[in-house]
Order: sequence, then C-alpha cells, then structure tokens
Amino acid sequence: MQTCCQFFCSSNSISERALINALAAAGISALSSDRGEQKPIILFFDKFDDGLCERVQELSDSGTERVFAIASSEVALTNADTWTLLHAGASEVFVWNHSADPAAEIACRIERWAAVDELLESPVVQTTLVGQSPVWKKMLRRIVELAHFTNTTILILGESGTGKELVARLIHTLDSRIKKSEFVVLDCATIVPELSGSEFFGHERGAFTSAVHSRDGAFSLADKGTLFLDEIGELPLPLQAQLLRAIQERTYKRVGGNTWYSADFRLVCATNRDLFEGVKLGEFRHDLYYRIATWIVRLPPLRDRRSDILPLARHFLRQLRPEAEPLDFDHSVREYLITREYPGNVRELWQVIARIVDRHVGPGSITVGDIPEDDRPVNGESGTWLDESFEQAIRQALSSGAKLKEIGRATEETAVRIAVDDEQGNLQRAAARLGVTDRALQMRRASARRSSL
Ligand SMILES: Nc1ncnc2c1ncn2[C@@H]1O[C@H](COP(=O)(O)OP(=O)(O)OP(=O)(O)O)[C@@H](O)[C@H]1O
Repeated sequence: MQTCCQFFCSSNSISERALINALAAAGISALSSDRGEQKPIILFFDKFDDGLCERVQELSDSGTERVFAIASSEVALTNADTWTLLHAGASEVFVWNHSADPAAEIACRIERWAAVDELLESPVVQTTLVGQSPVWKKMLRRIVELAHFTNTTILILGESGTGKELVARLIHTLDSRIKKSEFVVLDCATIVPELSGSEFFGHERGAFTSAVHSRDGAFSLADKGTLFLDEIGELPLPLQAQLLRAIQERTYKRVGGNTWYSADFRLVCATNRDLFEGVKLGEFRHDLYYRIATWIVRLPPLRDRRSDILPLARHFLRQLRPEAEPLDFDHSVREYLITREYPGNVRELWQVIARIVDRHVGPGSITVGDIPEDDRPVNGESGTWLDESFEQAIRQALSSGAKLKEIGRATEETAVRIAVDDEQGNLQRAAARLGVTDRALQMRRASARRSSL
C-alpha cells in the first residue's frame, strides 16, 4: 500500500536523500515540503532541544494529528525527552536504528493510522456519532481503533447524556470478529437483587418458585457478541463478587444448575461515576475494577466541545423531521444554542431541539420565537462571559509568565478559531459573528498560520 507523509530533516548524520530512499523502499512517499496537508509528519533530528519540542507542539496544536519524532541515534534522545515529545503531541517517538527496518516500522504505523482514519470518516461512524471537535475526534479515534483491531474490554466513563451507550453500540458495530453475534445490554441500575443471578447467568427450570422454564442469561446471550453493562457503578457489592469469575474466566453456571458453560464475549461497561474513587472508598471491588478497566475511554461533556453543538443540533433537526424540507437555525438561535449550558449534555441538547421542532411552523429558518418560554435565557443571563472562569484563565496565563501582547493574541486567535469552527468553516458567517470583514478575518488567519510556522 502506497502511503504518503511529510518529512522534515534537521539531521547531519544521515542525508535527507538516504532517508527519503529508505522510506520509498517501504512504500512511503515522503514530501519534503509543507503543503499544508493533514498528512503524517516525520521530524528527523540529531539533537533534542526546546525548538524541536515547540515544533511538535505547534504542529499538534494546529491540528496535525500524527507526528513522528525520530532521533538519528540513541545519544540524541533520553527517556525524559521521549516523554516530553509525547506530551507535546507526538504520536510516536523512536530512534531510527531501534529496529532492522525502521522505514517498514513507520510504514506499518502510517498504514494503521490511515485505516483508523478511514473508519473514522466512514458513514457508519459519521452518521451515528456526530462531532468534529479535536477532543471528540481524539477520543473517537481511540474507540475506533480498539473496536476494530482488538476485542479487548473497554470501560466508558462520562457524565450522563454524553453518548456512552451510543459509543458502546459503535464498538459492537465496528468489531471485526467473524461470526459476530448480538449486542446485549444489561442496565445494572435497574437489576432486582433477587433476580440478578438469573439476569446474568440464566437459570434452570425449578431453580426458584417462578422458574417454570429454564432461561438464558446475559452471558449466554452475549456469546460471540458484546455484553454491555451499563451503569456498572450501581452494581451492589455482593453482585460484584458473583460476576468476578464469569468476567475473568468467561465461564458461569446457571442458577440452580451444576454445569459450567463458557461464553466468548467482548465486555464493554459504562458509568457516570468515578469508579476509581469508588474503589478507594470500598464501594467498588478493586479486583472487578481491574478486570473491566483494561482500556478506559472518557467521553467529554458537551461544555468541553462547544464547536460540536451546532452540528449535533442540525443532526437532531434532520432526525426529528426526516420527511420535511431541510431547515436551519437563524443567527440568534445559533448563538443561543452555542452559549446555553447543558448539564444533561447531548441528551439535553436533543430535548431542546425536540421542543423547538414541536413549536416550529412554516418553511423558514428556526427563530427565537420557536424557543419555548422555559428554555429562554432569563434577563441578564447572556453576556456573562466575563466571569470567574475567564478571570481564572487570565490569572493562569499571567502566572505562567504570559505578557499582555501574548494574552491578547491568544484571545483573538481563540475567538477566531471558535467562530470558524462553530460556523463549520463558513468564513463569511464567522466574520459576521466576530464583527470584522471577511478580508480582515482572512488576513488574521493567514498571519496566525505564519506565526505558528
Ligand atoms: N455524538 C453524538 N452524536 C449523535 N447523537 C448523540 C451523540 N452523543 C449522544 N447522542 C444522543 O444523546 C442521547 C444520550 O446518549 P446516550 O444514551 O448514549 O448517553 P449516555 O452517556 O449513555 O447517558 P446515561 O449515562 O444517562 O445513560 C441519545 O439520544 C443519543 O442518541
């Protein structure tokens, strides 16, 4: 498979041509100039220094998601440097001669990343889980990779309404096991303790008074499929003990039976609780925790991905009016949706849109009059952006040594980025929101790009 990357060499010990030839032999065509494309980038260096780190940071901040930092020799890279580069945003850091064929190693990684990105952009992902914000995409990329290339156990953490169940279903959909079977959901918050054994393990006929027939439980139903234990943080301690063996060994006995059965399932659990805190408080068994938390994925709350609000709102609008002509929100409604608080996260946004749709009539855009009275901001609620969190951010900037010019520039750049993201790249609309001309916005963006290079 022919793959492509950008390539920057600041090494004197290996010639750029020799590296490009080695990469080409492994099927990677390396472009040595910056074409502004979102290709993986290889930074080849002789010496770790602050400049290298800043370069990695800039690339990663500007949206380049795959950066290789490759040292020409072991002396160029200490362990501490490796971690510093990873924290700055590098996806991979290694020494060129760490293996017999380093170019092939790079090719393997690029190939995997390309496969993950292809899945990420596929209709099955894009039409179920809406969101393009960097924090969301980063999380989703991890999910997609785990779902498709492994059958590992995954614990999904996140506030209520952040999409945990949807993500669990996506994991099942993308699971590449041959002969994959069902997605089985068990809500641990609603299990009646007396019937819990039967719910999980099934029962034999006559196992208890109402057991007139034998019955399969969740472990059996999920055989060759996925078992999703929702709200696992609500599971009472005695039940946690009962589940240990079945989860560890994938074997269980039905209630009232003596035969051991085995079930081959992928386990996905979700909770909005801080499970690790629960372990410390003795509310959640630590041995169970370590069995379900092979991989932990944290879903961001909606307030941390505000640029996804409008795309989500438009997605719900289409879902709620499948037959109708496409509609959009007018400027004030867009502003309202973006700035409103959503303690119930995406579910709350869905409900707001559902209420707006209930009220809307006519073919024109959705306007503020469509927002139900109870959802409208009370007087004085808008314009509260100069609040404590704003002060806190400025305080942090000052205490980390940032000067007024730098703070001003960062604030402007952030406002521009948010407006452009919120308006999905429509520069005219972003300029109108920012109160500048299109041309002024374009110039600002160009100068921000230049200063980040
Ligand atoms: N990224 C998303 N794209 C589209 N719809 C979403 C997204 N995230 C959540 N939703 C929708 O929001 C609602 C809540 O999602 P879901 O039930 O998966 O959340 P949850 O985290 O499991 O909630 P809870 O903890 O309360 O069970 C659903 O209607 C779901 O379809």
